[in-house]
Amino acid sequence: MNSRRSWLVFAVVVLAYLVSVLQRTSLGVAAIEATDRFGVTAAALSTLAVVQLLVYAALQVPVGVMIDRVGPRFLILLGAALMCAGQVTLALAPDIGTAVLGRVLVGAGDAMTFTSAIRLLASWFEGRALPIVTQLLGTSGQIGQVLSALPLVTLLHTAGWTRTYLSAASLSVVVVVVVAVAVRGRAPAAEAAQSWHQSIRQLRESLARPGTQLGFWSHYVTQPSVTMFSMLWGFPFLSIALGYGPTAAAALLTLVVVTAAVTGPLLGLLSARFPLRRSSIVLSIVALMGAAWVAVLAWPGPPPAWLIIVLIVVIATGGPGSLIGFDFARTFNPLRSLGSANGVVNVGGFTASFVTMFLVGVLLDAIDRLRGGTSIPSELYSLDSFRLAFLVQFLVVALGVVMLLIARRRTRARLHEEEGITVAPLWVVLVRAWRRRRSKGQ
Ligand SMILES: N[C@@H](Cc1c[nH]cn1)C(=O)NCC(=O)O
Repeated sequence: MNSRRSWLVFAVVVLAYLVSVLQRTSLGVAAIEATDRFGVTAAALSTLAVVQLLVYAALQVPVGVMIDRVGPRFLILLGAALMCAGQVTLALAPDIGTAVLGRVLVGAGDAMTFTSAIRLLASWFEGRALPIVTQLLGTSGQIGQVLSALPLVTLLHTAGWTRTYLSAASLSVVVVVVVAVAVRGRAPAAEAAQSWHQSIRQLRESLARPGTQLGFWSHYVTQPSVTMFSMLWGFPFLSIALGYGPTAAAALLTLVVVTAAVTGPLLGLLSARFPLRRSSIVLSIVALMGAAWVAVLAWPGPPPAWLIIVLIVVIATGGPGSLIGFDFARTFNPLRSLGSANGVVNVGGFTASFVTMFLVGVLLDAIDRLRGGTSIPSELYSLDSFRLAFLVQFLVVALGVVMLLIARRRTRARLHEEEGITVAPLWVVLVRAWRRRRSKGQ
């Protein structure tokens, strides 16, 4: 555990996840070329992204069960092979139907990578190092998004569609080779289910644990705001509603990755140092996100640029914040069912993200129709429309906060029953500490 070999495994899973995020985001950056190539509308093209993400989300629980049964290494290899096949299919696709098949394969391979990677890390690291390496993994994976936004786009413009996607596919071949060669032998803490029946039973047990539910709701409340913003609605909001234009909008969106790189390790340190306060960290992030959104949406007239930067920085902490959900899964589940528990947690954030993305779109359309239905981008994506449409996330997240508080109460009750640990409310602890300090000073 925590050995030189563990760090080699860490480097390899970072590569696997980084390439997986690159493959995931590699079509979004080629929207205009794809529209031309397949002769489809933007709406038809968006179904490619939706299908890919639906496959990703739908496979989380089955993949979790498979991780517990066949082990994370095999699934990382299978995931990379599927993404390679998906990108080759996309590179050579003569029509949109074949392109959809390519994205389904990419979504399936992607679904296997992150949860397998964090399960593998749990076999090679222990103690305080684990939340930190998990955050580092999450952060470095986001670099894949930057790589698809810069070098991949350059390649697309110089070498063309087929060569670009074949090059992307070759990166997954590199992952297969590196994982096959470098991650060998038994991990110090590896446990596999004896049968599929046992894996399914483990999934049921894992679902019933309040700690897994706390992880699910922690992921659910932290992820939607940043995902819907960086994947879909941030670009029209910044470039059209606020009038910053496409270049500035794209530059501002890279702030999400930069912020995650800084706050991820910090959150890893905080979770490791204060394990009994992880839900308070999650709730603080949610409260900050809520405050930033209220300030932007309630600002009279166009909000100033500094406030938009504050908003992006604050919601970007939701990405690393969501990883605290996996930390709950790890500490409240035995290692043998950690794959299933991580799969369950990952469904939380992605479900909340889809629902929010979809509802914001529905509201933008409805507001446009109420105003006469021009569908002209400057009207469809007006600041006033976004002000109303973005409010829907408060409903989605509020539901998650209520469920998180219920799961937290049940988790703390279980902790008290089974381990005799009592977790006092944070304000009680803070008042006690303040009194202690005051009496020492007197
Ligand atoms: N919230 C993300 C991870 C993350 C870390 N920093 C920014 N985002 C997550 O849960 N990812 C799962 C995946 O498959 O990428």
